[in-house]
Amino acid sequence: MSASLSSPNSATTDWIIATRESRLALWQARHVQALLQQRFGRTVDLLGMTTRGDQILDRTLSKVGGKGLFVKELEVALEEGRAHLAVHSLKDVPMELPEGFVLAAVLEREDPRDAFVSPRYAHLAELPAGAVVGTSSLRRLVQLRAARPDLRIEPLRGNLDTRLRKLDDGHYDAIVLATAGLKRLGLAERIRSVFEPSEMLPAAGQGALGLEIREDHAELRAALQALVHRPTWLAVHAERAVSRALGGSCSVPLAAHGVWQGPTLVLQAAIGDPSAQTVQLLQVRCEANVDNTQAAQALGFEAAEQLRAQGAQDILARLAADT
Ligand SMILES: NCc1[nH]cc(CCC(=O)O)c1CC(=O)O
Repeated sequence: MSASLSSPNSATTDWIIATRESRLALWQARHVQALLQQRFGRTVDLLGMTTRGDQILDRTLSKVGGKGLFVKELEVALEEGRAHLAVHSLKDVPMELPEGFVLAAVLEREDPRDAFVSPRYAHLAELPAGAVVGTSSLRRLVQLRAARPDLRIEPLRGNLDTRLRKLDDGHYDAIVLATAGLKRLGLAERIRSVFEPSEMLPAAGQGALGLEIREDHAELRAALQALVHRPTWLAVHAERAVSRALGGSCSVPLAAHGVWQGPTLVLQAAIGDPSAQTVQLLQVRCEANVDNTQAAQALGFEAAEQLRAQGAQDILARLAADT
């Protein structure tokens, strides 16, 4: 545990938040800590921990076990009663939580879009032929390839500061990062342009924070209910249903993005084939009036069905054969 975190003392603390210790994770945990203190007048402490996902930096996430790596240790802390809540970037939370855990709240989403970051170029279209772009996200890779088949896409891992440093060290001409993370860390000035969803469709849950607790923690669950941002909750449930229906993990280049037009949730989803010589990117769009979680998930399943009808199955089969 880092010295920057107060030592949780369960005798004087109402709730303890388990958090990873990256700058972004700490920002997010402190954000929720302040919210809980303000809203409920409770004492809230942080318990910092290092996860396997933070330790393994030399390999692509999809090769070492995926998103669950960032979440597992936090769940063990909840299981053992060392902490009561885990705050996650929803994008990193697997579609199915383990038995006994629930997503108790989703907070209002920050900008869900991806950002183009480069010291020299203002937009993807400005990059010269053959330029090197850093990302380890298969979702970003297939969309970059679809837009600019000439680019060289190179792996890039590590927390946000590490990735920006590698860019500044000259290893890449540009990198793609989530706008939300950059804004939260006060790094918005690094953004040269924001990708419209039509250029780069975001990941399911991107920009939203999810609060995970033990299912049997009834008092906390009821309290957190009051923090749910309904439009975000419904949109991310539609997005996550697309991934769930297609067996999505970060080894699947899948994007899902819902936006509200009045009472209508418009959901776009895309899947790409990273192994294909010529990029294959399947995209669908569906919409429905949505006013409950089930309806949101049904919309996600419909989008997944449409992707299947277009051949998503073949892409998934090829991906499964590759790993
Ligand atoms: N994959 C790591 C990750 N998880 C959440 C964010 C950003 C914040 C968010 O989407 O809520 C990031 C960084 C990135 O993708 O650039």
